[in-house]
Parts: sequence; C-alpha cells; structure tokens
Amino acid sequence: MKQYLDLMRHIRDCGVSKEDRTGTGTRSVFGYQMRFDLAEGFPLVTTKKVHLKSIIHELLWFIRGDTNIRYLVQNGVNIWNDWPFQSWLNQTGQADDFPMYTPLWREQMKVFVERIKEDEEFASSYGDLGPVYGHQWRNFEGVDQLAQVVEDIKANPDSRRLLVSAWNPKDLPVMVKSGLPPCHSLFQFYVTEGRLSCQLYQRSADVFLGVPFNIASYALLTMMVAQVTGLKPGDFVHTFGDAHLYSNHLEQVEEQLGRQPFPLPTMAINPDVSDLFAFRFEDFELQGYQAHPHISAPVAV
Ligand SMILES: Nc1nc(=O)c2c([nH]1)NC[C@@H]1CN(c3ccc(C(=O)N[C@@H](CCC(=O)O)C(=O)O)cc3)CN21
Ligand SMILES: O=c1ccn([C@H]2C[C@H](O)[C@@H](COP(=O)(O)O)O2)c(=O)[nH]1
Repeated sequence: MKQYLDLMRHIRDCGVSKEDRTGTGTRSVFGYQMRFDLAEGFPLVTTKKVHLKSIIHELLWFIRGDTNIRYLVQNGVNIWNDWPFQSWLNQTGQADDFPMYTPLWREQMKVFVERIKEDEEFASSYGDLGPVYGHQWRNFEGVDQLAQVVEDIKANPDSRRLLVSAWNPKDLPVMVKSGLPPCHSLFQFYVTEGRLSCQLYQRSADVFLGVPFNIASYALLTMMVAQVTGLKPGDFVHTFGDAHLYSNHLEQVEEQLGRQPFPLPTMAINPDVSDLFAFRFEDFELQGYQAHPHISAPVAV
C-alpha cells in the first residue's frame, strides 16, 4: 500500500492549513490520484489493522439500498452511529446532558444503539440517515443506477457512459440535515481486454480514517461487479477533490509512516454468486492479511 503512504506523506509535506466545517482544522491538498491493480492483491491498508467486517457490511448495506443504521448495528458495525445519535440527543432535548465524547455520552450511545437494534419503530424514527448512498445508488429519482450499470456493462462494455452518481443536488438540503452529503460522489466503470476497472471521484477525504475504508470498499465493489459481469477485476483508480489530514490525526500519521508495509492480502469471493444483489457476508474471505496494530483516532463530526 505504498500508494496510500505516499498520499499521507504528500499531504503532510505539501498540504496547506485549511479550516473546515467540523472546526477541527486540516492539512489539505486539492486533486490527487492513486491506482491499484486488483490483480496484485486486495488493497487493504497493512500499516494499521483495518476492520474489514465493517467495510463489507457497509457495502452490502449500500447495495441493498438501505439508509437506516439498524442493519449495521445489528451486524456489530458502529461507524455511522455518531450522527443519528447526536441528532436524537438534539431532537429529544438531551444534548446538554450528554456533552459529545464524554464518558456519559458514550454510555448513552449504548442505550441508543440497543434501542435501534430492538425497537423497529424507534429505528425508523431515529436511525435513518436520509437519502444517502444506498438510496441514490438504487433509487435516484426512481432510477436503479446500480442494476442499470450492471446491465449496461454486460450489453455494451465499450460504453463510456458507465456511471453511478450519489450526488443528487435536489436531495442535498435533506442530506445535510440528517447525515452528510456523499463524499464518494461518483464512480465510473471501464472495460478493456476482459478487465473491469473502476474510478471513484471522492470530493472530500479524511485520509487517515475514511480513506482506508473507501479504498477497500470500492476495490470490493469492483470485484463483485466484475464477477457478475463475467470480467476479471482491473484497476481501481481513486481520484480526490479535497484530500485532508485532520490536525488531531497528525501524530497517528507519523506513527504509520514509520511502519513497513506488509505484502497485500487476497480476497476470495464465492464464485457461485452471479447476481450483484445476492451477495452475503459469508461470500467473502480475506486471506493472508498481515497488519501492524490498530491506531485509533477521533472522528471529526
Ligand atoms: N470526519 C469524518 N471522517 C470520515 O471518514 C467519515 C465521516 N466523517 N462521516 C461519514 C463517514 C463515516 N465513516 C467513518 C466513521 C468512523 C470511522 C472510525 O472511527 N474508524 C475507526 C474504527 C473502525 C471500527 O469500528 O472498526 C478506525 O480506526 O478506522 C471510520 C469511518 C467515514 N466517514
Ligand atoms: O466515505 C467517507 C465519508 C466521509 N469522509 C470524510 C471526509 C470529510 O472529512 C468528512 C465529511 O465532511 P464534509 O464537510 O462533508 O466534506 O468525512 C471520508 O473520508 N470518507
């Protein structure tokens, strides 16, 4: 994963200091590109341990067209909880009693997550993130973009129009209110010599926390779409708008840059699945993943 370490080093050395919505402060560059040949292994960061389970469940959740955190928390994935939790505290007048990230806040988060798991009605009132990725991929103003692009790849592999957009300007105001406007905003497929490549445009990237997830997620999506269209996985090209390191991640970045990457693992996918919408968690097996210990960092909200 030299590409990823190079990106972190590039931002550290060439980035400029930039304020941001969360008030945390960043070092940032505008415009950058990485490329991963999926035949060389599965691009999961090895210089810190990355929790792949969350990535697979999140991707399956997007593909289902789901936008409620209930599926995620029922599968032990907690990466999307902060936003609905905080918004529940705000809506129910509890925000002052549970200041963000205090031990009390964390305790109350557990209460919230348990209710999401157990109480379907509560989950539908407070667990929904609004029309985020899953919604736009499967139902962008009534269009199932994901089903359509799979059919288009099969029928017309030379097409230069194989795009899926999560960026729906009409839905932006409501996304801003109940979650976040999409960071991985648009992706395009490309077929040549029996190989399927995918390029993602990511408008905004938290390079330490979010990007290892984003790379693995799109690499996996590319492999899945390749399998169901009878192609071999090609390159995953990752293009960035505002690529940043949060100022409270800089020590963690140094620690990671001091580590030697391990060889990439491989991803085995159940070869019997031929429908993109039929994949289950059990269909994926990561093999030979060797990684340095996990490094934790606060997520900017
Ligand atoms: N500031 C910010 N960065 C992000 O990466 C991000 C957002 N906001 N908002 C929406 C989603 C949610 N994503 C997240 C949220 C949390 C983690 C996180 O805390 N990761 C830890 C633990 C992961 C685990 O529980 O397995 C990590 O060390 O990677 C990662 C990505 C990516 N996105
Ligand atoms: O998949 C994701 C989702 C989010 N992020 C990061 C990028 C930014 O740091 C924040 C979003 O804040 P905005 O002000 O809306 O840009 O989340 C990511 O890296 N990957």
